[in-house]
Amino acid sequence: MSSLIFCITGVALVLAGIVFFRRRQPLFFLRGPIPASYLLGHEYELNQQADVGNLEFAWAKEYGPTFRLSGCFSEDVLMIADPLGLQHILQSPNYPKPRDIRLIAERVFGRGILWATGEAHQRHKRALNPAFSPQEIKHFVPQFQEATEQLVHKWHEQLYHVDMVQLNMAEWIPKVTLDVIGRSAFDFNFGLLDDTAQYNNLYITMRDMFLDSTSPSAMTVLYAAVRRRFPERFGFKMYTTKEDRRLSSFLKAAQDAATTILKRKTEAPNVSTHDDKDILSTLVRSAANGDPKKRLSEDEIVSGISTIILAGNHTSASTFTFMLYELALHPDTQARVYREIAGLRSRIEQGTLLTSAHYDSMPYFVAVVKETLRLHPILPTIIREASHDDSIPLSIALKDKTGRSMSHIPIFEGQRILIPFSVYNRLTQVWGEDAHVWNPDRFFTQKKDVNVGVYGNLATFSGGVRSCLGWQFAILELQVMLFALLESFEFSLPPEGLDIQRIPSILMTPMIRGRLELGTQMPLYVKHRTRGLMKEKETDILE
Ligand code: HEM
Repeated sequence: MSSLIFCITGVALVLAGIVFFRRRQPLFFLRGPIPASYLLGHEYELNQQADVGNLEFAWAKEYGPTFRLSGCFSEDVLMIADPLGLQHILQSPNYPKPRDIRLIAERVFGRGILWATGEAHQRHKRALNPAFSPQEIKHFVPQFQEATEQLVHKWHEQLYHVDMVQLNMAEWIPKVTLDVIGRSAFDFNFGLLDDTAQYNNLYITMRDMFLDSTSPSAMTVLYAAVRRRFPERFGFKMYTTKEDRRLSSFLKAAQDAATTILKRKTEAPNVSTHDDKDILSTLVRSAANGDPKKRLSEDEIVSGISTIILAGNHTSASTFTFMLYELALHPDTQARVYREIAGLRSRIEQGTLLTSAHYDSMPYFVAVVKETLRLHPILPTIIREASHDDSIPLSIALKDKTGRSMSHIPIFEGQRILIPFSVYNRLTQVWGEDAHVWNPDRFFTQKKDVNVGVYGNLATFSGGVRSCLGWQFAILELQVMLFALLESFEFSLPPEGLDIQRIPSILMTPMIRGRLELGTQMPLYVKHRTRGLMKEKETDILE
């Protein structure tokens, strides 16, 4: 019986797709790969590829950074990683998130800033902006340092009886970043590193939340494609997938935590230990704003808190996890960063509290953070839709099907556009012939033609009107963690090696090739720093 229902559903999906999806082929003039299947286009293979970017890198090599792909039912999709094209799209309000992407955002975060558009988006942004100014973020440094010190302490305990220990970074680092967010944004202790662990459930839900977003079946891909074409009134919300249910379970856990945080704040408004420009105080104040254009409702504040909990945790944690992987893969880089850290320590008085200026004063250290963000953009692709007809300018001219050179692409309203940050971040035209290789030194020589994004000419934090609000927060957090952990520990690969797969999901997820059943993994060897390196450091300082 169930297989009959399955077949009927499948046929219904296909017919619905064909009837409602069939449209012109507005990008017929562009070159691009031929899809293996009319029904699935490239959507299934993009989601199934072994490592994020494998297919896109190969296509960009063949067709250049701008080409035509097929969505389900052979809908034309534009894939664009051209620097000027990206700048044009990201800076313009005429390329909003499509409805299906907003529905996912709603399912994960509620109706917060990542879901909102137009006036509502501006209201959320206005409410949050004051807490994310560079001056305010600098005040968070002590909280970042405290949370990281707790991790250092925990690892010292693990190393009390042994010289070296294998630890899963994908499990440890999110504990720090969640505690960092709790302390700095909400003056709240999630207690993940001090064994009070009241919020273990939130941590576990968050750690596993994208597991059902990896390797979707062909049926799930088709269902998603049909669902995004139908208005909400068709009742698709009733038919949820495994992924929908898992994402909703995060929303529930995050909203429970957010409600507790908000209640604690409103019942004891003076409990904050730092001044009232922290993220929570800023959000709460917005509820009392007399101007409806600036006021957030209580539900919007709860969504705001849930958004910051996830957007500010998983992203930084995964990026840092990949940074430790690169440092373990490149011991020479690790030693060079450590020498800068030790050099700084030797120049400042003992007991000096480090500030953001100290971290920024180490050029190679800063370049390592940038190179990690370049090679491993944790949100590898975003999706947009043209709300108006337009013409997108290109900095890297492309050849159309007839061999004619084009410097602009005409776009019709409704055009779906994939923006692969992973491809832009590795364009040889921007980053040089070694764009696929780990090389922090590139940031000392790189020339800038078009400035994409908000930091280091990288697309990783997006750009323009919907760029990441927390990018300065993230950079400082990554710097604090890198300094504290490298000062105390050395990281290396297990003796048998470690082949990490960058699994496509909503956020790129690290797993061990051939051992996917273990879930999110980054097992590295950790030991105390040795005297040998201290000697190297002294020599380096003398140089
Ligand atoms: C390495 C770490 C991070 C990366 C790579 C990153 C990346 C991004 C990207 C690509 C977007 C745009 C998403 C889209 O257009 O769909 C975004 C949006 C956002 N991020 Fe981040 N993010 C990071 C850390 C953070 C942190 C630490 C916070 C807060 C504490 C944060 C808060 C936000 C918010 C609120 C938005 C929504 C902005 C808007 O829609 O106007 N992010 N982030």
